[in-house]
Amino acid sequence: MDSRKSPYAYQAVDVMEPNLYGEYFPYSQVPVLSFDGGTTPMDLPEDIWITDTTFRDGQQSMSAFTVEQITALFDYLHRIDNKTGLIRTSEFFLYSEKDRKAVRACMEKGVEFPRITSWIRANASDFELVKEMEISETGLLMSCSDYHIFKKLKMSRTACMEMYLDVVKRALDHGIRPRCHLEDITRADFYGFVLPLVQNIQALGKEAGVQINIRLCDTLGLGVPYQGAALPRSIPALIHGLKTLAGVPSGALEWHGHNDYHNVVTNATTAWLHGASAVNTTMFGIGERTGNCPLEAMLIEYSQLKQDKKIDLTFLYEMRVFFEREFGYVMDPKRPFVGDDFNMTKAGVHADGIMKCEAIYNSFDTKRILNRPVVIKVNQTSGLAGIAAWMNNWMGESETKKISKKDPLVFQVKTWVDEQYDKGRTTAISDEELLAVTNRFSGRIKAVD
Ligand SMILES: CC(C)C(=O)C(=O)O
Repeated sequence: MDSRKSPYAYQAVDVMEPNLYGEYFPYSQVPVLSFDGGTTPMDLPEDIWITDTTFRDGQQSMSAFTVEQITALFDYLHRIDNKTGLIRTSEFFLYSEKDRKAVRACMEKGVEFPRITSWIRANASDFELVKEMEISETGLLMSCSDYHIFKKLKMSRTACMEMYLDVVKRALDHGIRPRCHLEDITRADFYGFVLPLVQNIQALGKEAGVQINIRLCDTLGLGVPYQGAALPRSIPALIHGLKTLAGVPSGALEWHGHNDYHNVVTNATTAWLHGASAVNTTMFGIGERTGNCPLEAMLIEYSQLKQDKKIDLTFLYEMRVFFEREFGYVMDPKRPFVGDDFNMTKAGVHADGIMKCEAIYNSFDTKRILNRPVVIKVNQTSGLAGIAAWMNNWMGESETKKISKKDPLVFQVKTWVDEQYDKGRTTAISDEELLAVTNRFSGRIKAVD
């Protein structure tokens, strides 16, 4: 298409050869982290929130969920949100009859939060579907990097931008608010494609009297949180640029990250801190390849930033049990806030500290906030202190009746534990084994519930 005939105010910068940012993404080597020294101010919006894509990006990486599983998980989102609107939306496919049945079932619950939003292909029948189902906003894919524009879509930037803007117009014509998913933004030419595209989207929205939401998709997890990092990888610069140069307000900016470089949580928090109101998450970080940003992590990040006391994090553990039971999902025991061992200690020196004051080795009251009391396990390093702490944990005795590490019972059990490792054992001692041994020596510990 001849860009001079374009009806849009801002033009993509057409190039003969794709800009694949070979200097940052050499492919034969791991990517290069480059700094140009540019910095942007922090700008945490007053109102920040979380959006959910468990049933879209998350489900893509798992076996298909049943309607019953989706509605049960939706209930967990609602319970955790606890009518605060922190978990503001949840995104659904509308492709199959089953997808639509799940949406209807969740809608019938009649809850305010999370609101239901969709993800569709940009064709007339999908637009009709969104309308029919009375969903006010839908996500639409707009891949932004030359990897996608040249190599996948095989188009020029101008033609591609025109195509996306046409889709925006068609959605608006159908009375639907489009949410533009700028795929692969962290490898895209910001000034040559992203900025003119968003400026034109803003103009179309203004004409229609609608604020169009922009989702910045870090498709391969290449975004970085560091000040001074160069575009297109700098999250502060991307968000600051869209706010100040394209005039997108914070409330219309959403970050969608992936965990390919272990940065997904920090990146999402960086997006909040630099002016995007929304961060997109999935339960336990399920999602393509290394996954999306975990919902549970952002709930805790939010609590740290805003000290909100109303969300109910005690449902996280139940949701995890549901996930394991329903999907055969194996949760890493060390996974923060939800894994079996996240607040578990085996080392005697830690257990000794916990016995004296739990806060020494537990950074907040995980029993009250997450319904996850500190756990003490016994292995070859637990020593007398670790075994005494384990016993006190199981007995649930009052402060005054606590078993000391000098108690002869502790010494007897420790002798038995040492014998196991002398015989070549390598695994931790289970609670059941320890209970049996302790009971054998004393009968003082109550049985497992
Ligand atoms: C498909 C796109 C929108 C996406 O989810 C991503 O870029 O991660």
